[in-house]
Amino acid sequence: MDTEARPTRALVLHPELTTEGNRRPAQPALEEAVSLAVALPGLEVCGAEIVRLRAVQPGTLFGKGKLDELKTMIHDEEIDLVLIDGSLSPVQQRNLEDRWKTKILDRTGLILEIFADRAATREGVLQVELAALSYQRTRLVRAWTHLERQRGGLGFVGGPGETQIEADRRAIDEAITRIRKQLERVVKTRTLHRAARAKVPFPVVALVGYTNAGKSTLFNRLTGADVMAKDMLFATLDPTMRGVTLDSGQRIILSDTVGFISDLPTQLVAAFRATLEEVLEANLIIHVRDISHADTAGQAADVQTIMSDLGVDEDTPVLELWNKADLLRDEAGTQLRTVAERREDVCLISAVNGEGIDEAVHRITELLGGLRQTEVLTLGFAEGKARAWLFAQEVVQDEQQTEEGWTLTVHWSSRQKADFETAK
Ligand SMILES: Nc1nc2c(ncn2[C@@H]2O[C@H](COP(=O)(O)OP(=O)(O)OP(=O)(O)O)[C@@H](O)[C@H]2O)c(=O)[nH]1
Ligand SMILES: [Mg+2]
Repeated sequence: MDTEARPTRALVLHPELTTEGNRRPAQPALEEAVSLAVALPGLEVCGAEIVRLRAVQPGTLFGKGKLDELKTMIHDEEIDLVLIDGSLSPVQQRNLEDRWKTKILDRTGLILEIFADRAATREGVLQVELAALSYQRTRLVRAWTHLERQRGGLGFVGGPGETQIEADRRAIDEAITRIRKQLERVVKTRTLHRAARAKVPFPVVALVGYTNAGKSTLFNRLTGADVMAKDMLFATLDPTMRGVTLDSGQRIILSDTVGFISDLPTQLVAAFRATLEEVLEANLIIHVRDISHADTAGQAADVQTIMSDLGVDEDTPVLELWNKADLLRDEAGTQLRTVAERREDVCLISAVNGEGIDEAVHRITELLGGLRQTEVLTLGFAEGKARAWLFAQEVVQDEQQTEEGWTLTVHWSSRQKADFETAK
């Protein structure tokens, strides 16, 4: 066997604090952590385990007994990398690396690695770099005592160690400033493109959802495009937008974006804000959910949290598409179908076999038809009937009389606009 081409042997550990009310069920969380590991090229997952903890050991996370037990396993299985599905302090990371003689990555570190691997556009690369630097910077700060000791200082303020950290921190800050500037330039160009697009009077519909929910598959089905849709976490990183005429005749600009995940590193959310501007400014948000997933409710809650962190306008209408209906077992399927039928803001679909798509398109069209926009109309004196119609609909915000008639500012829905065309 060619030892050089040997993949990195990884062990995935999901620490579960038994004292905490379980925020996320452990089994699907562990499965997700394994999927994250698999999403990084060159890794072979050789083991995955839920580690129940009664308390967190500040220095090592795990207690003595567990540490030794895992050490034996790591040695026997020839593990090169241990992925800890949680956050580690720099001190914990260092101690575990020393004790187990392996590389350690925590959840944020792993997600950053995946993003770094996926980034394809200039903007994507810069955003990931920015996030990684911000992450490193916080670790430098927190690693203070540890680095101090390593460099032989005594931990007094102003000691040699601190000077070194100050220097490291300054170097990171300079790099952050440099990348921010580059990013601003890239974003400015894109904003110009978007401004050009804004002149196109089609509403923007943004697909959002947990990673692997099926956003790209749906995007491809609706647009006939061929963006990568794969059973792999974070298959999509860079946003894609495409103009499309839905089967209902409604024209929209559809955007596919990066998927969300629980405990998404804050540095990444911040760095990707620009990319996600399409979502922030969308006329309609489609929340794609994998309804067959064991923790679908938890995933939906995480998506909502991230959306409000990003500052998505609460007035933006949201349509939930419960995807992967084809994977539901009979009773579960019947039950969910009943719930979906009762709820106006939900459609049950399968992006793979097309079930429910017509209904979803119908709902999208209806929702967009109900959206209001402001327009200025000019009416001649002969059009008094049309003017009266507008007032009766209570859509007039402002009116000015001119020599030929009236100039009216109206705030109305596309449906009212269409009715007006027939009524006048
Ligand atoms: N059975 C089934 N599988 C689906 C359906 N929709 C998507 N998938 C599968 O789910 C996996 C993920 O699909 P993607 O479209 O890449 O998901 P995504 O939401 O774009 O994921 P990210 O880009 O990683 O955020 C792929 O293997 C798809 O084939 C569906 O309706 N039914
Ligand atoms: Mg995708």
